[in-house]
Amino acid sequence: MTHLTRLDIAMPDDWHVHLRQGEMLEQVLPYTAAHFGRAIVMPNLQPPVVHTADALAYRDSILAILPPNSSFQPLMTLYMTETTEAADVKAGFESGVITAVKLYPAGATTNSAAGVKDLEKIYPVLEVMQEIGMPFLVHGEVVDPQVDIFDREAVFIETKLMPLRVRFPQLNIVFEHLTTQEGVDYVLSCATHTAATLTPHHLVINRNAMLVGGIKPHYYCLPVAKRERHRLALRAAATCGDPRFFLGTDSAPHPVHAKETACGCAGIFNVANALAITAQVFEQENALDKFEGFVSLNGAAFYGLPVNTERLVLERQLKPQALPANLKLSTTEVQAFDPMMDLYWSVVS
Ligand SMILES: NC(=O)N[C@@H](CC(=O)O)C(=O)O
Ligand SMILES: [Zn+2]
Ligand SMILES: [Zn+2]
Repeated sequence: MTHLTRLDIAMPDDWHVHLRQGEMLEQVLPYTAAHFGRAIVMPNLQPPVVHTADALAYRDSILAILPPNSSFQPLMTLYMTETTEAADVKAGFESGVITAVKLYPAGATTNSAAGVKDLEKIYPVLEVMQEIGMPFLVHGEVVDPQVDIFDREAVFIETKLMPLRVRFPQLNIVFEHLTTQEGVDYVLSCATHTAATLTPHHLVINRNAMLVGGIKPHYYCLPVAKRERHRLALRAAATCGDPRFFLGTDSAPHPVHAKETACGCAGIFNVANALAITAQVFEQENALDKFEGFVSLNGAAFYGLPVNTERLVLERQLKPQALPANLKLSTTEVQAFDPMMDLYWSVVS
């Protein structure tokens, strides 16, 4: 392939992002709005976004502070609970306010306490979602204390996802932030109705980043980064051109004091260099011709949405680009993700 130095592509979408609320939202939103046409906005706020009315209010709070002239569109999600009502979900979807519903197994990740313990309790909602073609987004990890944290995704597939798939063969499922070879194999084994998001950080770090040479809380996220062979499987999936895989940054900002502590929370803030990292990975894999599919086309197709008409241009610079600055909040900061490799790509317009 010729050595591409310029990528002029349809505006990307971020199919998994945490925009948070309050001052954090104000600070992170301009980054997402600058590089993405749309984003699937995760509902794990405190309190979680459970009803259509909550999502409407959250969407209004986002739209109210969008940078002027921005055409960014937040795609809202509901947080599935064991008491979620199918009628509310259906009305939210059919009115265009709600795009998808997110499953957090109770206790699996940040702000998941109100999540689902018993999947059977949500069958009536899934029945309706299957019928109306509404995507079901899954944080795919079991929470059983007997299961090693590095195995929680693989065990979720076998014990939760496979039975669910048998029960709901037509449900559109997005397996969020895939981190394992088993996850890739599972998605590839599903002929229809199944897709997965991949994060930039899981394409570039393995668990050594977090654990070698001292414990590095800014590389801790969930699902936790796995061994090298899993990272290589994720890179192959992202760059092979298969439409079942698309970008979800899982950008998940936390204040530094909440990460640099005896019990630090999970989440990596990567939105400022997410596209640069992804382009660098595609270049390394000699797959820049598949980049637009991964960041701008595949997700829209799965969600049944048009491709963005705006364009985005990335250029390969001659020198490595500086790391994005940390985010400054009034009383704290959020550390920007350091991919531990040189990035030559930058968004120019
Ligand atoms: N990915 C993370 O490590 N954290 C996310 C939650 C999530 O996506 O599981 C967060 O909200 O902080
Ligand atoms: Zn998650
Ligand atoms: Zn997330």
